[in-house]
Amino acid sequence: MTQTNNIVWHDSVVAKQDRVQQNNHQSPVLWFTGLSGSGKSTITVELEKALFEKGIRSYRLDGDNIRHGLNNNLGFSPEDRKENIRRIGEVAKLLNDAGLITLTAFISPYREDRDNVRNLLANGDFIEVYVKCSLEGCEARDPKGLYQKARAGEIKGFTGIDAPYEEPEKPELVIDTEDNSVEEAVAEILDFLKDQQYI
Ligand SMILES: Nc1ncnc2c1ncn2[C@@H]1O[C@H](COP(=O)(O)OS(=O)(=O)O)[C@@H](OP(=O)(O)O)[C@H]1O
Ligand SMILES: Nc1ncnc2c1ncn2[C@@H]1O[C@H](COP(=O)(O)OP(=O)(O)O)[C@@H](O)[C@H]1O
Repeated sequence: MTQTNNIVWHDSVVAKQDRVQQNNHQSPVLWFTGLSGSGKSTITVELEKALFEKGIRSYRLDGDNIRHGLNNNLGFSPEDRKENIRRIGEVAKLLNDAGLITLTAFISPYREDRDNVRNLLANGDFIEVYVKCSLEGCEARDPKGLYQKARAGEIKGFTGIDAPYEEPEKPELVIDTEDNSVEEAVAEILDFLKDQQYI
């Protein structure tokens, strides 16, 4: 339930645009979405490193990490996944206002939840990156052994097995991790950010 009675917004004197100008780069949210094992964490870790080395301020929000803290009361029901993405969307919006480039790595399986985050941000500040890898490919990698557990019935409601993943319809970027190396993926994203004058 939304509770905003008797609460009044208090503006800063330093605006987002001032921070963006000082940093000398824009502060988009790069929203990585894809199946477990598709490569979201691997790519965002390397991208964060590459941005850092260029003096570009960014911060990574990752599903596994956030679920240890901020969202440690949420599971994997559709309602909990929705709330997970809603909270991350709000955090990403704060980082956007803080002038940082945000890299999020969440399965975020529902199109509507991703679109809600898009709608929280100004035009152009939400960059949906579909990390594409077939279920067979992800299952063959199975970096955490979770697909094996899901197939054995030890995890219920696992994305791609017995819970849905809704592919993005019009993502800004598609990174196929069966056809591209991690280095190629990072280079492609950096090129996009330069071409579109985010950095
Ligand atoms: N049931 C089920 N389905 C999918 N994933 C599961 C599940 N249970 C645990 N895990 C582990 O949790 C990570 C996904 O968390 P997310 O916060 O990204 O999920 S979601 O966006 O809310 O759907 C996911 O991490 P990634 O592999 O990095 O995607 C898994 O390690
Ligand atoms: N091109 C690639 N891009 C990203 N990861 C890859 C690629 N090729 C193989 N991998 C491997 O696939 C796995 C992806 O796991 P991870 O990054 O944790 O995915 P996710 O965060 O989407 O669950 C890692 O073991 C990684 O080394």
